Amino acid sequence: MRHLSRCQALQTAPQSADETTLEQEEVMIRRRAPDGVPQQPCGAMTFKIPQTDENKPRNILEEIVWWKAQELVRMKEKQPLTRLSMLIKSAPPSRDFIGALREAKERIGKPGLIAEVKKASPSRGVIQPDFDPVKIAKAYEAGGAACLSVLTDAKYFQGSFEYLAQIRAAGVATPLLCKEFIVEAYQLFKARASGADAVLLIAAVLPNADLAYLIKAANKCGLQVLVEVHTVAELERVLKLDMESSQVMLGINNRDLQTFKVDIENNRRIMESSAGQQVKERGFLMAGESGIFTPEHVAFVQSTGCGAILVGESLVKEGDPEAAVKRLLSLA
Ligand SMILES: O=P(O)(O)OC[C@@H](O)[C@@H](O)c1c[nH]c2ccccc12
Repeated sequence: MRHLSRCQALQTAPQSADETTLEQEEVMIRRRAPDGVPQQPCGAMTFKIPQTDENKPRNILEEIVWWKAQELVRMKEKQPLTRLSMLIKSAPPSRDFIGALREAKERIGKPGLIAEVKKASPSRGVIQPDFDPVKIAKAYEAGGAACLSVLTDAKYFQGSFEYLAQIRAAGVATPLLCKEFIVEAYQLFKARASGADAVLLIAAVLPNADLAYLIKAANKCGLQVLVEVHTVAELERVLKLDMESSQVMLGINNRDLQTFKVDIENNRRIMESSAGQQVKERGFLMAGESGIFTPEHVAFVQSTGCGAILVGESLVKEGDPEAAVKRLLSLA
């Protein structure tokens, strides 16, 4: 509740503190009440959405985030938080996601691979029509992926929390990232209860106050965090957070989630900036994400200073994902 109120405050009532104003400018995604009513009393706060743009999402990321608000209302009805926290209490311990990536890098001298179990995406449509998440996960593992990422968003990526649970239940030992558009703590509990070891938090969606709160909450329930940025400004903002004592790694998404354009050069731009320098100095593990198709791309991303890569399409579209992993990492 706390972070929701804060978020609404950012949308509607800019405060005088410089920091708040700055964050408000940098988080492009607006948040909306679940029923989409432009103005809705909510305790002491008031939800407000500008009327000038006909109350329509401005881009796909905003559309997804608005949809999440509605989806979450139904999810909580079906499975209340109290039920999830009970499930978590008896869940097996989570695995060391960041440690597995670092270890793989040491072992093979290539960035630790997070291979993504992804059926479809809004930009590509269906990527793998013959989609068996457990089979794909096992093939990735056999091929040498250090970790897996599992898309759980149903509407836009045809993913599912069930896939996470099935992959975990099938005995896959590599740590799992829950690839979800997280906007509140309920989703962390859902991820952990479904067998995730780590979650994604997207800086384009979440102001620093939300990131700080969700990182703490995630770590507390046994989940490590990948904080994803797309621009130097986002990375500069994220680096203002005190993350030294948290279980956090960072990622550069080379796909702009507002336009879906992929530009792998983005990786170099960000890592060469002074914020990128700071990432190295502070010792954060950085993942290069999206648009990685060839061993040359892997070498390029590694040369910018990334110790991990997140790869979906180029692996999942192959009939033999195990061979695809080996090829990408030149292990075959
Ligand atoms: O399929 P690709 O281009 O290899 O990309 C994988 C992954 O980086 C991408 O799926 C992704 C990165 N960040 C996200 C946030 C939400 C949804 C998806 C993503």
